[in-house]
Amino acid sequence: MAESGSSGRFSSSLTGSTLPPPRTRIFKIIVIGDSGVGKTCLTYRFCAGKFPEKTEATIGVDFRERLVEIDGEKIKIQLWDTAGQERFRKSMVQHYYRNVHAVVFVYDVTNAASFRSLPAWIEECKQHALGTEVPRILVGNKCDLQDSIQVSTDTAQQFADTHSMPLFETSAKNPNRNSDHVEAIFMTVAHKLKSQKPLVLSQPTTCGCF
Ligand SMILES: Nc1nc2c(ncn2[C@@H]2O[C@H](COP(=O)(O)OP(=O)(O)OP(=O)(O)O)[C@@H](O)[C@H]2O)c(=O)[nH]1
Repeated sequence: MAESGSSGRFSSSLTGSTLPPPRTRIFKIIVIGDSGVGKTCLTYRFCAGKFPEKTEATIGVDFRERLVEIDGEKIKIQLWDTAGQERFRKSMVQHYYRNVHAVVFVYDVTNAASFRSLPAWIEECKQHALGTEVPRILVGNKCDLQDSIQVSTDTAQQFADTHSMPLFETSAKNPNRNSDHVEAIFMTVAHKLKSQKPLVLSQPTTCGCF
């Protein structure tokens, strides 16, 4: 996960001049949904490649990053793992939605209430001027808990179609049982952004909260 070539300078032997390092595009993706649906675990799984042994309610926001390569270009995916609990969100909400490139909505397949909350999360995005022009993805997490499923794939798919979002059902805990969808979720977003967006920014980033 360490970024290579992101610092230091390159020297040109022809001109003797010092060239800036190649730009890395950074895509900011926010992950939102009710408290406990698994946002921290999903972002941790994608960025650290494992399931965290222990999580606590996110306060404000945590950032996680991963450098990926798409069609020969290195792209930094910056995941904003937002707090699901209202009391931990209040002061941060404006920051969540600033310069967002994509939104991942998460519900817990074993918790119908978390699915019923989705319209409110979509509405919050709209209130912060994030409409359908921003790529959005719907994720049903905790599919490893097959005996406790409360939200069927059909119901979720219908909702996803109504809101023109792709649906992924997955498990941060055991992604291989679910065709490694955690990887697919964020790589799908990255592919989509890569083809849509102009160069965004190049900055040495220091965030990362593992
Ligand atoms: N079985 C199972 N448990 C999971 C999965 N993902 C997360 N959990 C558990 O669900 C609980 C909540 O996970 P978090 O990732 O902290 O949830 P969150 O959405 O970030 O919660 P907030 O920070 O409060 O918004 C933890 O006990 C996790 O271990 C999963 O895919 N399968």
